[in-house]
Amino acid sequence: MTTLLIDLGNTALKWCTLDDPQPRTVVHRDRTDFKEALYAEWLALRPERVVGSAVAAPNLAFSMTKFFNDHGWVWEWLRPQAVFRNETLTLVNCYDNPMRLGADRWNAAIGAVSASPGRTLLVVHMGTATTVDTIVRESEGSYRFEGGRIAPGPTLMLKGLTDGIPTLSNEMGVWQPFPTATRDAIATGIIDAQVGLVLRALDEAARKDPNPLLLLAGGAAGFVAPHLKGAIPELRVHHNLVLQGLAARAVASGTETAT
Ligand SMILES: Nc1ncnc2c1ncn2[C@@H]1O[C@H](COP(=O)(O)OP(=O)(O)OP(=O)(O)O)[C@@H](O)[C@H]1O
Ligand SMILES: CC(C)(CO)[C@@H](O)C(=O)NCCC(=O)O
Repeated sequence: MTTLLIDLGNTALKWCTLDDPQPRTVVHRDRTDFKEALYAEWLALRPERVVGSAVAAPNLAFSMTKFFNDHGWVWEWLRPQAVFRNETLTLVNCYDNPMRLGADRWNAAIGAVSASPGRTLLVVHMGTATTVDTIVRESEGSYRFEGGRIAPGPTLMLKGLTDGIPTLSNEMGVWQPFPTATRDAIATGIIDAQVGLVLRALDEAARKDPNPLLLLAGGAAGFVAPHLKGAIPELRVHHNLVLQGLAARAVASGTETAT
């Protein structure tokens, strides 16, 4: 049986199947012309089940759900949970209201612990938004999603700056220790803001566990990673954590604790 996994993010839609985890990406923002080709690809796979995570584009999610119904595919948009449990791990969601946590952050947390077990993790997703989430390892196989930070991603920071101050040029330059041109001043400000956000969270995580591992993902990860590497030697760029989390949940269905 083919299971289709779908990560519907703010900018991009990523998908794969349970048997073939190689992800395909479609940038959906401001576009609708991709649907026909995408649906044709999915039809060719003849999935019987669809497991997704959606935080954006409700109209697109609705249209996809209708498409799944039309073809009799069983579908689930997986929401956050109070606890995820499978054969090897238990992850507790410490959000005040666990259901208010973004589905992408929760599914990525499950993907992160599945991919890098045995460690306290700082999971950083630099996409439209930057999120920095701490997952503490409590004991063998037992983890807590302790909470995290949400900030604009680099592109949104640039947009916020130039929307608010139209006289500024919206060019991104390069990082400089002492920027002497506007575009470099903006690039340096944005990169340092992203780096600072991660380092602050890492400091706090290190109070809970002295040796956290940083996992970095998202479309803007490559833009910031070189500036984090000096400060954080143990940094792994690890994309598609949401899809990995969906795979873990799809496999665990029936045994996981859905609360
Ligand atoms: N080289 C780059 N430098 C800076 N930003 C980039 C770069 N490449 C992509 N981005 C930004 O990354 C974002 C897309 O990230 P991603 O592919 O993680 O999308 P996503 O999965 O939809 O994530 P999100 O749900 O946060 O949007 C866009 O805002 C895009 O402008
Ligand atoms: C923060 C974003 C936008 C990141 O994609 C998403 O996870 C979301 O809409 N979250 C809901 C709010 C929260 O996680 O607290």
